[in-house]
Amino acid sequence: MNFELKAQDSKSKARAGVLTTAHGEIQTPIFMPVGTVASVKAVHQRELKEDIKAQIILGNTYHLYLRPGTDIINGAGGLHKFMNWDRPILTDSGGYQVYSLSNNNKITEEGVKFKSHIDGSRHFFSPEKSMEIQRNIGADIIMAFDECPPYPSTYEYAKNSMDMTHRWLQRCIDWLKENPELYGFEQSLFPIVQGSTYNDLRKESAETIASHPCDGYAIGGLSVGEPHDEMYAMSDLVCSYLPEDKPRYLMGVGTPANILENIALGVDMFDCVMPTRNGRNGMIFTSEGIINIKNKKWERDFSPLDPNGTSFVDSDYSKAYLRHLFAANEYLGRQIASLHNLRFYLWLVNEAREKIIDGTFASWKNVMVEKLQTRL
Ligand SMILES: Nc1nc2c(CCNCC3CCCCC3)c3[nH]c(NCCc4ccccc4)nc3cc2c(=O)[nH]1
Repeated sequence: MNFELKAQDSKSKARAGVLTTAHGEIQTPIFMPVGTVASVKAVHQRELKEDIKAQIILGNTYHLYLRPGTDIINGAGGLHKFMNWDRPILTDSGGYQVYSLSNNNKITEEGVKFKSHIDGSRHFFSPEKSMEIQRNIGADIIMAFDECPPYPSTYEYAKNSMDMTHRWLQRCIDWLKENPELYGFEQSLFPIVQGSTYNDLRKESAETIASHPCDGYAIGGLSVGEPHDEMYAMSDLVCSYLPEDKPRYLMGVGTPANILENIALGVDMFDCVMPTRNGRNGMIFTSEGIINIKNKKWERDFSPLDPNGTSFVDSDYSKAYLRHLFAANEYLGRQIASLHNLRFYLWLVNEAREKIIDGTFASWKNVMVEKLQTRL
């Protein structure tokens, strides 16, 4: 894997770059659509490629391990073949999904015991188990097995959790050295910085994580309920300790405004379920602001969904029609909303990249952040 910086903004820490993987190039800054169970909900792979122009998608280790299971994915020759996606894939390590999905889990030094949210069966994730699962799924970028502490956490909890995440990282690295790739292409491990919202812990974690020579680095433990200015302060602090010449991935972020603010702080990669999850509830993101399509005000608005939109759905369908589909609980409504929102997120980060390259990012970002938060 190779990361090349193409441009850096003079008035912010924003960067434009190209990340080259075994399954193709990724222009950064980039937003990564979430394909939880080997599918980006309600969207075809063809639409992901041709309309949304997704360059990399996320798979979900926790879900894929529970269903269909790694032996079926392995039988298909890995997730790329199983879901017919020949571009890059990133998988998370599963720990966060256990913490956020299975309400019955127990964390020890060894790993995380949990009960499946599907059928209540008992399971156990350790750093080694997470690496074995991610080896079998075959994603191009795999995440270290970490603990994401809840927000707020006491200093003591955050420190103990961070230290364990650092010990778990070493176990991931050791296991990967002993167990080479299964499908003949490189899989890169991204370690994850923790430390909750404590400056000294964040500095310590960033320096520890950065001491491992990896192809990229992730910022974890944020977008877990902390105020946005805390998120930005931690993101800014951690980026200052991470290598300039490697991509930085801020996990689980976020709203369009969060993404632009973090690009300005030096973050290159983002993922969030928001465009699809909130899209399925009728929340439509546009360059002029946010539309709640279920609102009666759109009932007779026959104008295109988003006149500035760049997905085919933006010109094919009106606001009134989409509102009707949601009112009638028609599946097509969720498909249109998901497609539109994902395209909007990809458009936004591509716009940011172009502004960074032509040197106008900082002023453009300030104007955009205001507009993006307008309720239409
Ligand atoms: N390892 C790890 N993962 C984290 C994640 C999961 C990132 N998305 C993975 C993706 C894999 C495929 C399935 C979906 C998830 C986070 N997500 C958030 N906030 C989301 C906050 C949020 C925002 C909007 C709606 C719901 C939740 N904070 C996160 C912190 C961590 C972390 O420290 N360690």
